[in-house]
Amino acid sequence: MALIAILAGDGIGPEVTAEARRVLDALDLGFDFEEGLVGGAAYHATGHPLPPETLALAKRADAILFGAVGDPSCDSLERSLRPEQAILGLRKELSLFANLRPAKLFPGLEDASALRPEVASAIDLLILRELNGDVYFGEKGMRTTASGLREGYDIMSYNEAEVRRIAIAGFEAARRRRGKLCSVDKANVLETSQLWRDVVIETAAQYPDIALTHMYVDNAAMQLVRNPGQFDVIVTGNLFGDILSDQASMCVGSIGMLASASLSDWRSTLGLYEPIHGSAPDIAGQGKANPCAMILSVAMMLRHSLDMPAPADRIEAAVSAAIGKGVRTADLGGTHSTREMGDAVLAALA
Ligand SMILES: NC(=O)C1=CN([C@@H]2O[C@H](COP(=O)(O)OP(=O)(O)OC[C@H]3O[C@@H](n4cnc5c(N)ncnc54)[C@H](O)[C@@H]3O)[C@@H](O)[C@H]2O)C=CC1
Ligand SMILES: CC(C)CC(=O)C(=O)O
Ligand SMILES: [Mg+2]
Repeated sequence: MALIAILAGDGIGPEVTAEARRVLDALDLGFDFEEGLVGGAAYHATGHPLPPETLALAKRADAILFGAVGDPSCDSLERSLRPEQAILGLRKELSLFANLRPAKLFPGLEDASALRPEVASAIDLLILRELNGDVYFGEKGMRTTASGLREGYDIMSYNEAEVRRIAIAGFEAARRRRGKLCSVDKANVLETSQLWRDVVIETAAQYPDIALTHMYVDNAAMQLVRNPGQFDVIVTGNLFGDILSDQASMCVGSIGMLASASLSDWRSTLGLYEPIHGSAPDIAGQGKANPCAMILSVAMMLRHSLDMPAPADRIEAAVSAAIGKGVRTADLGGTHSTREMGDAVLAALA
């Protein structure tokens, strides 16, 4: 029987995870579930945001459902103890380097998009974000300059093996979609990006069927709102992918709609599934959070880790039906609560 690790975390993490769990319970697919402490909740209970028991649970699970971490009361802790280190640690420890963040407009959400309806409705893209390298994992610190000024630094780097494996994942993803791959970098300024671009071009030799283009990240941010329909798969680094995917979420209505899968290989079955948003402390505990991103993450989990495409399709259809009926949390311009949105998805599943 497959084991699902449930790591709900902080803020709205437990609220949206509860709705995802209700969907899984309704589907009754015969999984074992085990919950683990993570993030600020784990720090407050155990003194560490990623306790060894949680890491061990994640390693022995078949898939991990992750809510969100982040707790303002932890913001002045030394960095290694902050909640965010838990998700960074899980991604690194499990070698989850390929982060799939699909963005597509659900019919009915045209008005929620920050873009004009005819621009928004053309969106069907996948941001493939590298997750194990870049400036997030480089040497960092605070030092004092010769003139006595405080200086913070974070080293940005990628080696060619790291770029090659995410490039391969990008080409493979494009092959399974519409055959277009856009590699986003800042090669006009950064050596890290120059290597990225060189290795993506080298890798392209094995994928003559894929139409490869390159775009600087500043232009990509602009093109995402000017003409997002031009994109199929975007492959990019950790930092650029983090930023561009939050932006893409508003192009399709809300950050509360975007799910993600973090995989260790494009063929691997182990995965961590989480909404792209964080713990949203500004709305936590108020029943306002949109649970759709978390529920759609369950669908990604069933498809990628558990080889269950049929219930995955059912979940996506149920979310679409709930949206189609006009059920909307506040981020989508409505007044329904987290629970009511979950209820609507459950009703559409039945
Ligand atoms: N993977 C993770 O666990 C992530 C954790 N974080 C952490 O979360 C904390 C808050 O970070 P923020 O920058 O505020 O990003 P955030 O994604 O938590 O929130 C940004 C804005 O979007 C809204 N929002 C987010 N998810 C929503 C949902 N499901 N429904 C309705 N509205 C939603 C929030 O209310 C807020 O106004 C920080 O501690 C940050 O480090 C941020 C991003 C990812
Ligand atoms: C909390 C950060 C480490 C990551 C983030 O913003 C994200 O994964 O989207
Ligand atoms: Mg982010």
